[in-house]
Amino acid sequence: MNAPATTALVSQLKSTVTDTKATDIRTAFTSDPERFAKYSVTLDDMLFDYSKCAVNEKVLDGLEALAKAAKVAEKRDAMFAGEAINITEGRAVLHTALRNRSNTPVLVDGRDVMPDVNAVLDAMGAFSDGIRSGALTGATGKKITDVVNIGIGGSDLGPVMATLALAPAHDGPRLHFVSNVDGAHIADTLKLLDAETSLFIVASKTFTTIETMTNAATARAFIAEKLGEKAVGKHFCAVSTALDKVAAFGIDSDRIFGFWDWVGGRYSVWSAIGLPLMIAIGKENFGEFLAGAHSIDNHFRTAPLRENIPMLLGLLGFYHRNVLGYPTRAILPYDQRLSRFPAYLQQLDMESNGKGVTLDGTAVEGNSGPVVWGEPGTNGQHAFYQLIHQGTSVIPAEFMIAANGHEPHLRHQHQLLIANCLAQSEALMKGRTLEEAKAQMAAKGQDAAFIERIAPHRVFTGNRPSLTFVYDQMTPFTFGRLIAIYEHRVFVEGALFNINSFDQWGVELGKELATGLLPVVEGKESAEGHDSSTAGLVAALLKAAK
Ligand SMILES: O=P(O)(O)OC[C@H]1O[C@H](O)[C@H](O)[C@@H](O)[C@@H]1O
Repeated sequence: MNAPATTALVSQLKSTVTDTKATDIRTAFTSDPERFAKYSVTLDDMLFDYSKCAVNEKVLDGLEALAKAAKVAEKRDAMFAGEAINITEGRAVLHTALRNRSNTPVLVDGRDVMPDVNAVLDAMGAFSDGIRSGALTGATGKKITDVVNIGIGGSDLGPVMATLALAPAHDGPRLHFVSNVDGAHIADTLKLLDAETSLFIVASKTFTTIETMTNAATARAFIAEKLGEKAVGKHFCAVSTALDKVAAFGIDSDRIFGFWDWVGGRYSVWSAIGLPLMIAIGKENFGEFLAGAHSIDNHFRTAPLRENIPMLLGLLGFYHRNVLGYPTRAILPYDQRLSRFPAYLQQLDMESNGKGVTLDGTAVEGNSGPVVWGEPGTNGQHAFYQLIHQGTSVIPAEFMIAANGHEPHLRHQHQLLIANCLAQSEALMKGRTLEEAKAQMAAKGQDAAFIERIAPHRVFTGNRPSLTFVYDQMTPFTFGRLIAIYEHRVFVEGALFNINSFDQWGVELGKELATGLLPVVEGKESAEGHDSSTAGLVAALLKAAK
């Protein structure tokens, strides 16, 4: 059950929105020149502007009351304190310990985990240095030029997204990522590789995930075939919490990097799962990445609500979903290198908050997490922004843009990028009335009948909410901050929904059925017992199989 107080507060907020005409953002801007100053937060070089969302003082008061009633701050403190808040799996949730650069003790079951965290970081650093410098070579003594991360979900999306995002700092070996069980993925990757100079990282928290184990076996066979069975050890390493299972795969203990069950897969980029990123950008830059996240952890723990970026972002997310009823949100980074950030946030957000029951097992009231999607700008502008501007669904848009790119000689292109980003949020908020559309057409000398007919198509309702992050440059530190902000936003929303954001039972059923279907698809068992659609599809595929 949701706390009765929160239910009442949500309906109160709905009335506040109507009574105060909060969704008329356009008018709010014209009537209050201080609006931007009131509804934006600055944290060092980072600016979080939510003034283009449908908020006013009363709405914010309501959201603040909601956060209090849902005990968001208490829940946050319980997470940082190492309480077993993942109640369905009986685990603490301590990805924050992985980036705890102040090194203060973090207790799990009364034991400080920081010495273990630091020991793994040191081992990763030494291994990464060895690969980058060439001190650690392949079996034939050649320097490693290509590193292939084999993992899926949280053991893939973080490193792949981060490696793209931090490309300007990438001075280590080339990186490749293989996730899909579709043989095309590994086959296309192996084609690019020279076995003698390739290193495979098998990354899996559980070391049981079928996609990863299957791809790892294919990669192992590739090395064994090209260089002989004895060479395998020098071309593999592993990252996992299941150290016994890794040993059984045949990877030497000095090439196994561990982490712990209190790190959720989708929160694991800060752990040894980040090893490929560290190899790409070096341990100093990786340290900066951790430091950025740590700075947000401190901010999230200590900043008052109205200055607390993850708190505000979470409250706005809840507001959009459960008060205003918007079913999706778009993540629109104006940074080509953040092209996989929306996909990363899809897992982070949708796997965390896509739940239907509250902590006590009863149905969630209202809605839980929204659909999260997006693409970098400006590309999206030429594809789906039409619907965001004029479609019948309101889609809150979340923009992010750096003041500086990494290509000083292409400053003019960066300025164009900035202009586009700001123009989109301005257009969404302001819109264009029928009168404005008509006046613009008349100014172009178009004839009256044509204007009457066409002008309605050129109307933009406006009042479409968006928020914008601005920062100096996408450095490892800033990137760490951005991810940590979104992690904590997911936490805040989960606390407001009163759900467990840290399990993922919803992925189980499909896995179970796939295991059962494999012998049917292989033609070894009949499809009896399956529904007629599934049986019909199996029959069609078997008939066509060569
Ligand atoms: O790291 P692994 O144990 O291989 O898990 C990889 C992924 O698979 C699972 O199905 C979960 O839904 C994800 O949360 C997880 O990140």
